[in-house]
Amino acid sequence: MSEITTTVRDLETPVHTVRLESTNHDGSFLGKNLAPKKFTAGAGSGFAMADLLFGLDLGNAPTFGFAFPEWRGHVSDVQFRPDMSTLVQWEPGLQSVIGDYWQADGTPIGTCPRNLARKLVDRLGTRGFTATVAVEIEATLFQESIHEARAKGYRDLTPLGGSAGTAYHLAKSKDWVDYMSAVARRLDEIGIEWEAWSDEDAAGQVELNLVPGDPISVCDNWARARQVMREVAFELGHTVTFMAKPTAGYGQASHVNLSLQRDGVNAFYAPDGPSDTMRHAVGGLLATMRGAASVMLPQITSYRRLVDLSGPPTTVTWGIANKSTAVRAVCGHPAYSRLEYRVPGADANLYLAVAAILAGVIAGLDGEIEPPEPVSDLAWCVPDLERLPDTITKAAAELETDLILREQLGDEFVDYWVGTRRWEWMQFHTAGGDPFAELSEWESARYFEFP
Ligand SMILES: NC(=O)CC[C@H](N)C(=O)O
Repeated sequence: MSEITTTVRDLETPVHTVRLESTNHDGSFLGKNLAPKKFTAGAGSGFAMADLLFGLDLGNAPTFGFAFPEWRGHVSDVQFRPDMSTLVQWEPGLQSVIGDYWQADGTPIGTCPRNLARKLVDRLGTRGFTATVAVEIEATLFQESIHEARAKGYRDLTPLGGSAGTAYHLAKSKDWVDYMSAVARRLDEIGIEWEAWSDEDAAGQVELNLVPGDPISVCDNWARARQVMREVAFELGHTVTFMAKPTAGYGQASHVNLSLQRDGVNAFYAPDGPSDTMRHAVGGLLATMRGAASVMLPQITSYRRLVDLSGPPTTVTWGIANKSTAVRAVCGHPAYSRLEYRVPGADANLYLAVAAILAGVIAGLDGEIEPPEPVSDLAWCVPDLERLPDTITKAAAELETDLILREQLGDEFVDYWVGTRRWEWMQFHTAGGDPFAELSEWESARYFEFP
């Protein structure tokens, strides 16, 4: 295993802390803070972290011994290996670096979301393609501070900017504008490029678009941008949540836009509609969509978002410039031809979502899978279309038996992930939960702050 070079960047402000950052399977942003000396001493094999980080659920309960048979066989440490290209100054004196998890013997851990995403990016590379990805981050802001929100069990909160659901309205009130403006400035300082932000449909809802880029950098920026949104909310005395459906209003997504390049040319572009490459990519995405839904819609609450005629897709469909379908093809422009994969909720772990999307795309390219005819009507209203799974357990069963996704994502990940989703269902069920009844107190408590 190669040595890791760990050098704290030379800055005017002395560095007092280096934060090791990663996401766990659920997409929670994790950090361990090191003194600069400890970091630069840089144990050649990485920094030890408890492997429990892959074994805790969102309620902080250890999930050992259930469904994913002792995925490592023992409780121990894993090695965090920093990716020094991600080192940034988070704030004066605090630098942060994102990394991946490896076994002590030098093999990458297959359940580490960033490793998995990179594996699929590399696999696409062996087919001669690079991917460009962009993510839309949707979130809901509340007037209350996080302390007040906690005291209220995260329920009956006041949406920031008034109780009317609007889109693009600057007039409603300035507090949400000030919030997003502060977020954008902080992203500028950290070096995360953003493209746009605006008011979204539900009360308190906003959307932030980051600049497209290579898949791993975009996932890194997504994880950090959400942390910035949380920190700015804290500083301004407000609260933000990335739950898929925190209120009765419209749900929230993290749509993923994707294009493929070969020799620097957009392989999805053709002058008169989708290119063959785009069509085959769509074929693979549709063939794997019900299994991939387990990753795109990871929590109990994710499925509450899938309401006909309310924005999110509910069917296994694609369409040209049709936002009611699960995959929207944007065609006819050499720079902008792309696919928008609209299934992932705002609660999805983007590394895993990107891995599963690339898995479908690769299978589509390899097998030259032809998609069905694109849907040109409102997909929510067309009878007899195949539908997305509507519960966490149905999606887990789809993934478990999806041979394409098994081959692409690996048995280690699929068995582990399916086990954790069934575990999640059992926790909900044991607490008396009903996925088709109203949003429960259990869900608010579990998903409002994390992931
Ligand atoms: N911006 C939109 O297209 C709305 C999407 C919607 N918020 C969703 O959950 O998918």
